Amino acid sequence: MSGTFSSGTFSLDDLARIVAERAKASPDESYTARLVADGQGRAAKKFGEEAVEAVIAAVAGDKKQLVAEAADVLYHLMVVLHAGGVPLQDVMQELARRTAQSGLAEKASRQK
Ligand SMILES: N=c1c2ncn([C@@H]3O[C@H](COP(=O)(O)OP(=O)(O)OP(=O)(O)O)[C@@H](O)[C@H]3O)c2ncn1[C@@H]1O[C@H](COP(=O)(O)O)[C@@H](O)[C@H]1O
Repeated sequence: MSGTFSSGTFSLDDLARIVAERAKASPDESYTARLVADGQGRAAKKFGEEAVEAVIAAVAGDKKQLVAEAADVLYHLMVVLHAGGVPLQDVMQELARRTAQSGLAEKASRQK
């Protein structure tokens, strides 16, 4: 199993590693393995459902619920990335590349 992490040091890298490890387990003993076995469509649908639940919590101003739903969103995103063969590192690289420009400047460059 994945073991216990302290909340102060737990990172998305840790979560991605846990997902990759648990995806290899039996679907009878792992929710992650079950989602991966069911295919990318099911994992992506769960990700979408959790995102909508996070939106509802955010709009309601329910911080505690938003924390729980955001955790569900990040976990299911890690499963979708794993099932799609996309390393988290590729997403972080894309985010790092975007730090060179503000979001508004990027938006303006597309509207010329
Ligand atoms: N972070 C999570 C995590 N967050 C949410 N979930 C599961 O995601 C599901 C959320 O779906 P819902 O709320 O819709 O509940 P549900 O109706 O039971 O879901 P479905 O039957 O529709 O799939 C629940 O079953 C949660 O337990 C998670 N399952 C696993 N992890 C991590 O993955 C690790 C390995 O888990 P296993 O793969 O199960 O060993 C865990 O130790 C955690 O670190």
